[in-house]
Amino acid sequence: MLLMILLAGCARQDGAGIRSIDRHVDDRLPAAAADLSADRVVAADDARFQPLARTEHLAGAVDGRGWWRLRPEPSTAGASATHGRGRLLLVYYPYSARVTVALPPDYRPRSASIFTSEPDPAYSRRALVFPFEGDGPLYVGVESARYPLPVEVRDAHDYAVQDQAHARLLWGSVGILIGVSLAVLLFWSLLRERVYLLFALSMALQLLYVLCAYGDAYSLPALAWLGRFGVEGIWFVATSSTIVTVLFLIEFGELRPRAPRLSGILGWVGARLPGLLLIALVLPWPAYKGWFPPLGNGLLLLANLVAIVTLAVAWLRGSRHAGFVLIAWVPMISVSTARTVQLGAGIPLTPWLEYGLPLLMAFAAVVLVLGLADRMLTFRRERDAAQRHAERDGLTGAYNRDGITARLGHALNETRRLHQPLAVLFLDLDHFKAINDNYGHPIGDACLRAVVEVIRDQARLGDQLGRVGGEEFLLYLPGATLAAARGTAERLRSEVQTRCREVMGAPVRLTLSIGVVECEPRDTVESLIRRADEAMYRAKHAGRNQVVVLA
Ligand SMILES: Nc1nc2c(ncn2[C@@H]2O[C@H](COP(=O)(O)OP(=O)(O)OP(=O)(O)O)[C@@H](O)[C@H]2O)c(=O)[nH]1
Repeated sequence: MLLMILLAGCARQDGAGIRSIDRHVDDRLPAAAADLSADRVVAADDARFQPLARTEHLAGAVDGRGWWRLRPEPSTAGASATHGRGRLLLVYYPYSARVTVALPPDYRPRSASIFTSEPDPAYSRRALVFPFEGDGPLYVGVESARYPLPVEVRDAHDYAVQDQAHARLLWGSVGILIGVSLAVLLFWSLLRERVYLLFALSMALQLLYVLCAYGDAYSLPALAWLGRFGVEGIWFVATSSTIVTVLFLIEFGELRPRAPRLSGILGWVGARLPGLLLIALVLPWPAYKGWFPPLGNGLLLLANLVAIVTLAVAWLRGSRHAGFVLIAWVPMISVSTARTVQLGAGIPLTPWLEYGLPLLMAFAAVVLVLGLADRMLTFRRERDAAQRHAERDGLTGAYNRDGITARLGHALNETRRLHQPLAVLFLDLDHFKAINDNYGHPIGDACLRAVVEVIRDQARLGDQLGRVGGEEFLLYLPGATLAAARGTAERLRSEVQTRCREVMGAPVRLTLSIGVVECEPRDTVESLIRRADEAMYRAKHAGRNQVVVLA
């Protein structure tokens, strides 16, 4: 809703303020009409002008050049009197074009393009702005245009208000893109994963492209030098942005493993071939670069198509991240394609088409950041699962030997730091071999699980259990003195004896021999386990099913 209100504020009334447009044609002149001087056009009689059917753009250019005569609607005295700022001739989205005008009252020729400092800094470069006074005809000459240029005559105050809305929208999108690029760059500096760098670069280049294509880059002191390269600079930025974005997509969407052949094709049409075009663009030979836009745009459209198909295939084959890219990208690509068609065909522009690209770029940036966060979360889950797997015993779910010794090491350090006691219990099932032999291994396994369940039920928060051998367990009790640990061991022994008489219907009559020790100042993890094991052996030798405490 907010977006619609913002867009409504930016709407242009196409062809507003213009009564008629005539194109300058003169069969007697050998050269194209734009070679004419402004004075000659202003002096030309009506016979040299051919009326155009539409008043919203300058149509009928030959090789991107020509002269037109515009008749503005008569000025309403009120508008000028109220605001005192007269009227403006606006030539929208000049892009590559250089525009020369001869306007009333003095008809002195003035030229401007988005690449130079000539345009009035009070306005954005969405349009070249030429103030004039009076109701006389307006003469407009154009060179190097790539599509029919939209024109309008507006009250200066009205346009200033509308231009501010435009600036808010554009710079809002730019702000999002800058924020996202910087945040992702920070991630990259911490994680050093290539995908983050590619993403930040892709965002930065897309941002630069929007600023160049709209012309606002050239009004920024830091980027004004880009104007020297004219429209070829924009082609360079657009193509670099395509290459980096495609490399990002391939990596982020896991396209290589999920759709190897398609991702190979995408690599060619979206990165390698555009890369060759870029080299040809910057080399001095061939000097003529007019071949670049059709080839570059053709490759871009093809790369977009291949990218969507590849992403869809990768998504169907299980890449969640390819799904994120599809959501982020398809709207943006649709608008940029529609905009290319609109510009080429000279169709009047709607606010959606005008602002679709920067807004959807910002939208894509936000969705892709969510995608990156999701990717990070997935990696973290996988790492945690792998770690869990590496530390846990698959049968009982208790820690394995490595897991419990590592934890016991931490507990030992904590105990010393806090000057607290720590007790260790070594537990061994009695005559377990006989249980396996009599009832089979599945029952043996169930016995191990049953014993672990009993120990878990009896353990306090912070006590940790590990399986350190076939039927041997280690339980450590942070904060427990020898006396408290003896009590716990006795409880465990008797609980196992009562609760594990029968396991899965087999009368196994499980019992435990338990050795108990308390951590001493010179103890290490190894010496603690060794002493607890020794205590457990004493319990075995003393007849099993009992607790021995080693003081
Ligand atoms: N079911 C099952 N048995 C296991 C597993 N790991 C080790 N064992 C068995 O545990 C038994 C241990 O036997 P012993 O070391 O002789 O000990 P014991 O029979 O309990 O005798 P004492 O400890 O002296 O009371 C062996 O038969 C092993 O095959 C396991 O994961 N599952």
